Amino acid sequence: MSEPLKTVLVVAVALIDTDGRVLIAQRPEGKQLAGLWEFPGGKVDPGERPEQALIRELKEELGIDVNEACLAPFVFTSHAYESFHLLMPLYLCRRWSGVVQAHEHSALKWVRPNQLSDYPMPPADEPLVAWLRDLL
Ligand SMILES: Nc1nc2c([nH]c(=O)n2[C@H]2C[C@H](O)[C@@H](COP(=O)(O)OP(=O)(O)OP(=O)(O)O)O2)c(=O)[nH]1
Ligand SMILES: [Mg+2]
Repeated sequence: MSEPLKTVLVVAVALIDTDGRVLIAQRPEGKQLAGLWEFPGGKVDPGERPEQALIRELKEELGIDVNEACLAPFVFTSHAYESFHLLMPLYLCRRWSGVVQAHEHSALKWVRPNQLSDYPMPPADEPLVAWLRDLL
């Protein structure tokens, strides 16, 4: 019998600019899934609400300020990695203050929803990309 996988809650966001493009960020060397493109975000800390965690991560990773009222719940993904089970809600956000900068990623890119599939992303993100393409 194998050990049950721990479920890890990660929150992520599709930032959408005025041209309808979505921000993706490249995971840096040395991290798990390095080189793959992802939606900015990260793990929810103990005692933290998901929206609070996302606001904190967006400040740390991109240097932007986001108001909680501007985070719209969209879809989620549930994916079994080898060492944990990922549960990741994706929010949409069209309003923030500041200019996005790559504080923790190796690159950032604004991409049209129908071109997201040109960028290698973690396997958990595949359904999210399909929803963005179909619903944005
Ligand atoms: N942020 C984010 N994480 C994702 C995505 N897809 C995906 O499988 N993940 C996985 C990668 C990681 O195993 C986990 C959370 O990643 P993370 O490295 O961003 O966590 P974090 O910002 O809190 O960073 P750290 O403090 O743990 O280094 O979720 C995605 O689109 N965005
Ligand atoms: Mg992160």
